[in-house]
Amino acid sequence: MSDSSDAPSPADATPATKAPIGSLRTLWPFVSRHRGLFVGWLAALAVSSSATLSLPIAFRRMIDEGFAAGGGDAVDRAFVLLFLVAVVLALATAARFFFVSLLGERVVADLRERLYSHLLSLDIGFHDRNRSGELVSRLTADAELLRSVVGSGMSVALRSAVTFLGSIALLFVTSPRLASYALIGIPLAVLPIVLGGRRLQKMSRTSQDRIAEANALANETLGAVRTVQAHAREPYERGRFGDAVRMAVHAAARRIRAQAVVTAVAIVLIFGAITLVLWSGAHDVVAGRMSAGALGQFVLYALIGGGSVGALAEVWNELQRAAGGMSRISELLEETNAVRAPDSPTALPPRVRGEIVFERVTFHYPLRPDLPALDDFDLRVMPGETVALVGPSGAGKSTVLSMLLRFHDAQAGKVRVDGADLRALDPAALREAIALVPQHPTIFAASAADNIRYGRLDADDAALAHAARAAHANEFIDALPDGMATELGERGARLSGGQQQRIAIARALLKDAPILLLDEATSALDAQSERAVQLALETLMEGRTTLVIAHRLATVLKADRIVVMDRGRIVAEGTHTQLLERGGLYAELARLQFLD
Ligand SMILES: Nc1ncnc2c1ncn2[C@@H]1O[C@H](COP(=O)(O)OP(=O)(O)OP(=O)(O)O)[C@@H](O)[C@H]1O
Repeated sequence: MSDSSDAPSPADATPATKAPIGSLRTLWPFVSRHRGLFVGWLAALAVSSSATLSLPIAFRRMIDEGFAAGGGDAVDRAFVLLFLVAVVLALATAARFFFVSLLGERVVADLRERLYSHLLSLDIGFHDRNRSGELVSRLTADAELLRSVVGSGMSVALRSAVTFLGSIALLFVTSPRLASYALIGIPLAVLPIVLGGRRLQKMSRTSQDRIAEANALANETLGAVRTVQAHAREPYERGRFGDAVRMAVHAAARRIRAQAVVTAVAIVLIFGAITLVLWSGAHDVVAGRMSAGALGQFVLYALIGGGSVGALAEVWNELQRAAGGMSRISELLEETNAVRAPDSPTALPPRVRGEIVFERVTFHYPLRPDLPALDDFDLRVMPGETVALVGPSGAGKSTVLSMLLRFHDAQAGKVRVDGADLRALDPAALREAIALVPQHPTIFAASAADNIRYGRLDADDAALAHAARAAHANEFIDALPDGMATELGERGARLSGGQQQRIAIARALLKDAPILLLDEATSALDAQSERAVQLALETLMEGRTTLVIAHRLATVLKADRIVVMDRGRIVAEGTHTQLLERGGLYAELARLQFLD
């Protein structure tokens, strides 16, 4: 059994997929917690949108009351007004940026913390089903998407929607007739462009696929360059790659041609529509039905409205991707813990004696419903007893340890510690009473002291030194450049296997739990290291109930009892000598594992 988990790799990151924007609804509880920032943002948004929408009015007054009416004072007044609107716009924009960016940071920090804490608490079955790399990418890539969306995308979308609706309304106020022309004419002009755009998108996907095919081909052949050269197939491979590249160019050329046409048509249609509307407006001005300033105001509103639609279209994609991220995060947040503390948990006695009982336990892993890992398994371990578990690979030894830690719950039967059913206990309280020394101990990227202190966070330096000494770890730790303060580096890169084990033993000694679960390392250590680990383990096991998955002769010889397991059941029990005499599976295993 190992407590080390697989490291995330970049390949685990799933590509950002899209989801309906509605999935972003689940962000609301995280946003509403920061009411001040949210309200500040809305207020700033209202002011900045109003300022944007009043710019054209200031512009019209400048022309109609300033130029047309001819007064220098009027021009000054109009310019002062325009300037004031611009100042208000600047201040409101700065405030909006400040509030919404901070809101984005806070929301995503909350979301990350909430998700991280939820993932940490989910049962081991969940972590078996989900790769840690996947989970990390939810915490990083998806959370990052949401940060940019809350911190800017949503703001842009809402602002654009407000200015779009506002400018449409004000177009009608300025000139109902021209506005209805524009409202009919512009969508008619835009429709063919949208349809053309869809086709373009499809073509650009095809062209990207072709490029990807060529890349995959190059990747494969360069990776197998020995085979290629040994067969003298360079000309053949050159030909294949050349074909693939030409296909990619061909697909790109089709897309480029289509794009050129769509662009030209778009310009003609949109300019055509705008010119028609303006032409009609110009006649209104000439006929005195409309002032020149009002026409200018109309044009500005049309530009603001058009710009808002463009901005909305740009962020739409981003919103959809963020919605995809949010729906994946929500799914994880909705995962329930299969191993939960009961509402009113039974308390373990203050001094746990360490009696362990398995009562007809049947358990299969969720991923292997057909194969019981423990099959009607019965075991009683007395307080202070050392029981060695022995058996072929897959016999269920690690499962026994996992069940005791309540990483999983049995489908039938009961596991008890000091008479209490594990399901009635708070898992955290149960795990306080157990120390685990896994086969491949986890060494965190922290100092030697902090690594040992993981066993008991409030341990003082004296207790730490004592545990290191008892684990026979003090000598090598003292020899490190900064002693206890030396950073052990990612996964204990600086330590040998035996040294890592002694750190784990020191950690367990510091924890000083009444029950010890030990998964002996299978990898051979050099004689000196082996001896140090053995001595450390003997100190550790003293006075504790110990269940050990035994891989060493010394361990089985010292155990009070050896339990031989096969296919989730106990097939024999006794001391080393008794079992050897009896022959069978144990004698076979002992010959292979211990006696060679
Ligand atoms: N996380 C898991 N998901 C599904 N099946 C599992 C899981 N862990 C173990 N198993 C299966 O359960 C059975 C018992 O496994 P277990 O790891 O307890 O055996 P073991 O005796 O400790 O073996 P080894 O000495 O090789 O570690 C095996 O058939 C194994 O394939």
